[in-house]
Amino acid sequence: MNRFPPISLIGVPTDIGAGHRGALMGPDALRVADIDKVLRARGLEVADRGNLSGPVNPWLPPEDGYRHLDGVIEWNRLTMEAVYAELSEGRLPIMMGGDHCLATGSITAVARYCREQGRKLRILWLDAHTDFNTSELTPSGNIHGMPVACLCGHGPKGLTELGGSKPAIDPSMVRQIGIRSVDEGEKKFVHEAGLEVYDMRYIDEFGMKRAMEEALTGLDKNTHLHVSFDVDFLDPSIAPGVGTTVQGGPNYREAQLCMEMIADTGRMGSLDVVELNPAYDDHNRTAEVAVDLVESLFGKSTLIRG
Ligand SMILES: NC(=[NH2+])NCCC[C@H](N)C(=O)O
Ligand SMILES: [Mn+2]
Repeated sequence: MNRFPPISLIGVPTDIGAGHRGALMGPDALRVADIDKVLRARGLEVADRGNLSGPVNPWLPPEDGYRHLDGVIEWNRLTMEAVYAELSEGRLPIMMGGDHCLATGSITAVARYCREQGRKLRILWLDAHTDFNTSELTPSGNIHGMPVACLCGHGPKGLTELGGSKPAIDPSMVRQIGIRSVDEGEKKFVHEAGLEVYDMRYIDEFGMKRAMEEALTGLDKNTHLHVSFDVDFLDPSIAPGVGTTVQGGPNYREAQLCMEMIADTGRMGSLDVVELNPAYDDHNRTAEVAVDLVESLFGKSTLIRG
């Protein structure tokens, strides 16, 4: 028996916001790793909606602090519409990226849906990076380093006002876990905004259990939990297939515990799986570990005690 609504897989094959090419192959790598079959085997109803189709990545240098801003906006508009449509039908969207810039569209849709339904929103941002850069702060111009800032209202109009009202979310809705790479100016901005961050130092000192207990406090029956899972959250020893690897991430067991504790809440209503880059992977093992962890988000448990 599962307690999840029917699932819709939405492929968003682009690397338009990234600094390395290849994340556009992410959706198919997840399919090759049987994401649909694994979820169906858990008794879930799964529809694969196929891939969205947006502008090609022109691979140009940044302009005024943004690389490919127009293309990023277009992909996010498409993502927002697709995610919103699935939520409106009472379904649970899994957005298969693609790079993490797409979380702007995905979470803008989730936030709009929650506002309309009078539901509270909690966002778990599982990532090595805070992705809280702006055009002034960014060292790269890559917009996949900016989605949290855009969602909180800091960024170009086309991204901060995607959903009509600005800001899409309040920083108090966000909990970031696994963080270990933050640019200097970005760090200051994260503190000013008051984001709640469980960085790797916190996880080293207090453990994943305590980090997740705290990140999940205050949820109630009316809370929609959105999980934005950047695969670079994981230690590169288990997940080499990403563009921006950072040493010292959660190991397999810590990641499992994180996902199982999310599943235990029964509140997850939408999910992003992003930054999987098959061009950097080894025999699709990163896609496989990502699918394995997604399975845990949907209730696969290593718990054998009663
Ligand atoms: N979603 C990601 N992989 N983000 C990486 C961002 C890296 C760096 N902080 C930048 O802004 O360029
Ligand atoms: Mn990210």
